[in-house]
Amino acid sequence: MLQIEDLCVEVAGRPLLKNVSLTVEKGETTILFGPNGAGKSALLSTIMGFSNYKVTSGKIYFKGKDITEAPIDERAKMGIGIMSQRPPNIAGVKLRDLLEIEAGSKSSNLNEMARSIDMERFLERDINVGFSGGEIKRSELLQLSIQQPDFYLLDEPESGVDPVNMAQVGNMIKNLICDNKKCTAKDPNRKSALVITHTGEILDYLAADKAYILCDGTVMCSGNPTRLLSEIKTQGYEECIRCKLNDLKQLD
Ligand SMILES: Nc1ncnc2c1ncn2[C@@H]1O[C@H](COP(=O)(O)OP(=O)(O)OP(=O)(O)O)[C@@H](O)[C@H]1O
Repeated sequence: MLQIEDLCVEVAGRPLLKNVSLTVEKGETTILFGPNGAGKSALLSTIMGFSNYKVTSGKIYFKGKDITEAPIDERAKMGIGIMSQRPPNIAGVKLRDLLEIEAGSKSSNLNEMARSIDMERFLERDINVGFSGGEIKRSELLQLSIQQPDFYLLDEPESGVDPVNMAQVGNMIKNLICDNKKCTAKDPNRKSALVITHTGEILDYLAADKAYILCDGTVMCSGNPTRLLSEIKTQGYEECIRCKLNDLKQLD
């Protein structure tokens, strides 16, 4: 579904991602771990095609097509959707206007969808202006519910969400990825996803297939998500870096 080959990316004239290679198969949920500032959000932004992120070499393939130079709208039309960590405030544009554009010709009952996640009263507000952390997450999820992409880029879905709302956010994500059906790991009918998490809370809701650890703009290792998270929690990222230095040995 998504194949990244030897990707190098600069931001503000500074090399940020270095020879990143990873794959996400159809129906696979892949987790991206890594310390603060490692370049995880930059990788998701590059996959989505945000203009601040300049690909200097390497390729991004989606559904078999080279999208390295494709504009954002083309990527969105091909089925990539993103939940950003800090989406911009857009003063003067109401959430309803954006959702109507995203719905396009699809018939969606915006009011009903918004009501189902307690967002109806936000439809007439300017996008993200004054929204709390949890409200931003729900607004992003509402947009994804309308877009219904085939491939989800989720940047720290649990950040800023309280434990009670986490269940709602987690179950919404699960329903989007599983299309409201019960689904299991490696189910080809699932939507695909690349998910950044620090705490791993989202793993309670998603059957994750594999994980990568990104440190200093480079993929250091890959393996079973639960096992890698447990390594990170007990030993930090040092073990992963040591493995990389030891002949790129994988932890799994
Ligand atoms: N548009 C930008 N302009 C300048 N620097 C940027 C930009 N985007 C990212 N960076 C820098 O690139 C580095 C990686 O940022 P990124 O947000 O990708 O990290 P991250 O791994 O997602 O971190 P965190 O876990 O803290 O969210 C940081 O040092 C950040 O300041």
